[in-house]
Order: sequence, then C-alpha cells, then structure tokens
Amino acid sequence: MAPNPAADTALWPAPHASGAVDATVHVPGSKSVTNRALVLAALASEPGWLRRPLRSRDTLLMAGALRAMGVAIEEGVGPDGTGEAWRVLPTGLRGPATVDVGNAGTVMRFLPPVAALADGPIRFDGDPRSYERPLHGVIDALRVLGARIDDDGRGALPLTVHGGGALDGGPVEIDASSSSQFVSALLLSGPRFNQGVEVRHVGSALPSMPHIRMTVDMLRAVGAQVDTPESGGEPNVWRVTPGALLGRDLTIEPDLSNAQPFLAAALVTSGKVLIPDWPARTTQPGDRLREIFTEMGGSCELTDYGLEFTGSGAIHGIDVDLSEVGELTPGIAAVAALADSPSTLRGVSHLRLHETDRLAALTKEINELGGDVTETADGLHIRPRALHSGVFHTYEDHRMATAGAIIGLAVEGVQIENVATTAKTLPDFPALWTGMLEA
Ligand SMILES: O=C(O)C1=C[C@@H](OP(=O)(O)O)[C@@H](O)[C@H](O)C1
Ligand SMILES: C=C(OP(=O)(O)O)C(=O)O
Repeated sequence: MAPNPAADTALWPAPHASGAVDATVHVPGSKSVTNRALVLAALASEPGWLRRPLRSRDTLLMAGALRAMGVAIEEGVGPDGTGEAWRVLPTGLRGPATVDVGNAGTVMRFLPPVAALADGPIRFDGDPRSYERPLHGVIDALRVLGARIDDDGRGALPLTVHGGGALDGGPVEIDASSSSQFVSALLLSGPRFNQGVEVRHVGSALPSMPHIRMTVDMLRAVGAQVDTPESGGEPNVWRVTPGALLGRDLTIEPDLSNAQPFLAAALVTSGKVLIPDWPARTTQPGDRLREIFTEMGGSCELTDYGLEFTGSGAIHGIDVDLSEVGELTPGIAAVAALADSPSTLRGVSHLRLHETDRLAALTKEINELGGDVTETADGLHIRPRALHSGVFHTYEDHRMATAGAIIGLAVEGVQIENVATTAKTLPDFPALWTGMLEA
C-alpha cells in the first residue's frame, strides 16, 4: 500500500498575525468536484478533460485507483493549450486490481460501485481510520443491486468487490444518515448499471445535501438523466436512467471549503482576503461561508473576479445548523473560540465518523489551549475564553490542522502537530498561509 504521507509528528509553529492580513489567495481545485469528475470521466464512452484538477492525496489516490482498473489518465495541457489538465481515456474496467483509499471518503465510497463493473476482483484497503468509517450503505446496496462482495462482516473496509463486468442495478433502500457519500456513490455509477438505479434514503436526517446536488448536477452535465426530490420526485428518492456518459472538458472550481481558513484569517485579523475565481453559482458547501462568516462579523463582495472578504474587527458567536455543510465545522469552531459571544454548532453528529472524531478532537484541542468547549449530542457549544500557547494535535485530519492555524493567528505560541496532514486536500497549505501573511 502507498505510504501515508500524513503520518508525521513534527510540530509547525503556527504563524501569529502581527497586523491585518491583506492578500490575494489562489485556492487550488475542489476535492469533491475533482473526484466526481474523475469517476464520471472514467465511466464515459469517450475521452474527457479535467482542467485545473486538484492534485492532493485524496485526488491522486482516486486517479491511482482508476488507473489500476485500466483507465488512462494522462498529464497534459488543456485542449486550448492553456493550464494544467488531466486527459481521461476510459477503457473497459479491469480486475484484478488493488485500490488504496487512504482515508478518502470519496475514494472508499465512490469506487466500490465502479469496481462492480470491472471484469475481475478489486481489493480495497486503506489507512487504519478507513476501517472505522461507515461503508455499510454502499456495501449492502451493491449486494441488493447484484454485486458479490467479500468483507469481514462489519460492513467496512477492507473488502473485495468481485466485478462481474456489469451490474443489474434497480431500486435500493439505504440509510445514508451517516454519510451523504453513500447516495452520491450509487448515483455516480448508476447510468452504467443495466437498469440504472433508484436510491431511496430511509434513515434519519441526511447530511451534506449540497454534495448530493453536486453529484446530480455533474451527472446531468455529462448527459445522464437524473430525477430528484427537487425536480418533482418523491422526497428522499433519486433515480438515474441507464445510458452512455459524454466525455467533457471541465474546469475544476477552487475548493471553497479550503478557502475557509483564508477567509477566517481576514475575519480574525480585521483584514481583507481576495479569493479569485469564486464561482457565481456552485453546489459547493463552502459557498455558505459568505453568509456564515458575515453573520460572524465580516462582510463580502462577490465580483466577476472573485470573492473579497473583509473583517470588521468584531468576531461574533453564532447559533447555526451545519448539517448541510458539516465539513466547515472545524474552521467555524476555530473562529467561534475567538469570538465575543458563545456559539452553538448543531446538526453534525456524523462528524464523529469523519477523518477523526471531529467533535471530540475540537473540544479537546481548543480546551487544552484554555478554551471552554463542550460536546452536545449533535455538535459543539463554544464559550470564548482567552487562549494560550500550546500544541494543537491534528489526528491526521486536514481540517483540524487548518483550524489550529486560524487560532494561531490570534494566539501566540500555537504549534500544529503534523501540518503535513493538510496534503489530503491542500498540499500547499503551509506555503499559501505564510504567503498570505507576507503579502
Ligand atoms: O461527497 C463529497 O464530496 C463529500 C461529502 C461530505 O461527506 P459526509 O456526507 O460523509 O459528511 C463531506 O463532508 C465530504 O468532505 C465530501
Ligand atoms: C469529511 C471530509 O472528507 P472525506 O471526503 O474523506 O469524507 C472532509 O474533507 O472534511
């Protein structure tokens, strides 16, 4: 298995801001869009292009897994001769192959349905944490849809999908309350199943709805027919018609969730940060930051050039349901710990099964710097207190590292353990962060 570059115990002195930041930060491509685009291009019936793809641990694992199944992903410039790009040449999906999922939710959930279409066994393995992250929704559904899967009975990794070259597909019920990625995974490969797929979510609340909308939008953009609750269908039911997928030329949007720490820097230093190429319309959950960070004290302006976000000097607490945008929680918690009033972050109990138990990790690390955070059944209650120096542990979670860096801007002497773990989705983070402060 590929080594995990994230396993590192080095301490990184988080830069402390001596004044207001004033910077333009070019944020690399979206992890969620890049990994969906790779899967859809691999399943298409003709070659496609991804321009400005994110190159990070999660996306390189996705590309490596697809290559192992026979898909050619070539380095190149885009069709117009500008910008870095990947050219994806789909082929018949082959087994046997081995897939390293690392700790990438998108890889461990989106690829077993793809593997069911391969013509041989595909073995899935990953980091120790990947064994603990929920996968039952995908495994159980694929069995109902006709796949043969060997696992150890826990409904989790490691496992082998015995690809049979095709899959019946059809209707299936799943409980996706622990991860929206179960729904996205089945929809993404659905056009290639003989009968398509009809996914019915039957559990309690479904998190991360914008990510399901992203899946639906991207499927439609490559020619798939998708019926959704929003398009007049039944609540909690998504239907994908079988059919060929087109190869497209897609430019990947900047990762708005990875823009979060830079916007937070403007908020906590009363500064100004410009993020070029912020899309005018997007399904990325990070777009909600315009509203959330405005309520917390900033202001923003979206122009043709990008998003300009300005801090006002005040940082307010917030009472907010983050169930749709759970991956923003660590960064919001970091800002909330520096605010002038308490915050309640709700609707995110599923974060206990993310890269790490994020609710426990945020509580422990902020409190060890002198904070006052308590876990609730579905989130965090944060009462700001004067924080002091110390080590901020990151538990191989990229968003813990960036949350610690936000606190470090305002609190002298914070050291981030294993800042290299940001390589999961943003390998350039330390350089972008120091570059922002030197601008
Ligand atoms: O589909 C996606 O790209 C994602 C969906 C969400 O997962 P959950 O629904 O498991 O939270 C999100 O947290 C994750 O970072 C990316
Ligand atoms: C939850 C996250 O990632 P994953 O795709 O591994 O689920 C995340 O990036 O915050």
